[in-house]
Amino acid sequence: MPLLETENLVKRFGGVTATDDVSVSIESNERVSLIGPNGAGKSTLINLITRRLDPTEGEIRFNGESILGLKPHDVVQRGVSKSFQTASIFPQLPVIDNARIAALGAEHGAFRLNLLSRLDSYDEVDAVARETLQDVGLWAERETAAADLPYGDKRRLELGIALAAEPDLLLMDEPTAGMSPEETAATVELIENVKAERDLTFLLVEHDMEIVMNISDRIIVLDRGSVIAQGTPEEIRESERVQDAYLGGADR
Ligand SMILES: Nc1ncnc2c1ncn2[C@@H]1O[C@H](COP(=O)(O)OP(=O)(O)OP(=O)(O)O)[C@@H](O)[C@H]1O
Repeated sequence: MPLLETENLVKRFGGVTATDDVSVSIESNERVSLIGPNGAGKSTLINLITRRLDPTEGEIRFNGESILGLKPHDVVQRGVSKSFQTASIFPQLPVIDNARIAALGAEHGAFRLNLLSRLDSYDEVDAVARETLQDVGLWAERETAAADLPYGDKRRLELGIALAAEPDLLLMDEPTAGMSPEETAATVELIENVKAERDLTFLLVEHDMEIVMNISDRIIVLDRGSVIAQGTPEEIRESERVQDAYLGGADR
């Protein structure tokens, strides 16, 4: 059974069909990127999965169950986190407290039952917070107020916050947007490290093809709302249809 599955998903905004009959699936431990020219429907698809948008037609299943009846926060508790959203950081709090809050909020996490019944649960929250900050390379900065971190480190903290919730599926929407080349390289390295150290399933939206090609097990290509190709990085690199979609964009 796939971890995430969309079936004939359609989203129309008035006369615009942003998502046009999209049926895709992601298996556990798969690292998938979603690419496509501007306006292809990538953000719309992510917003449908996180339940920030209602589909016009179609179905979305997570772990085999429909999530269409769920609110965005319910989806998070089922195990879907979205990283690199600016609102996730408490700027005035130290880095470590940001990680603790995220760990505490992970109601579906491994320590959930302990949290309700055992006095040492806060030790476990601390353990998750520490492990997460070590994974994202911010342990040395743990006492720094989040607001005082450089931009790239703030983005690392956002990833850490998403990871501390121990998500089954991590959604990342353009994690390197607005970063310098150095920060971009550090973020890619970070995602690769996390990928190596944890069982991580992610869906990444990214414009930088080098990143996409290096980081993905599989790539899904959207164009004008439809899936026009999916396959390994090699298959996508060689697909004429994908090249046409990118190169032909200027003529439309
Ligand atoms: N809230 C909305 N109201 C009306 N039209 C919308 C809305 N959101 C998206 N669209 C339209 O739906 C289509 C898909 O947009 P979407 O933002 O999902 O594409 P994208 O692939 O994420 O693009 P980009 O790479 O530029 O971020 C576009 O034509 C866009 O104008």
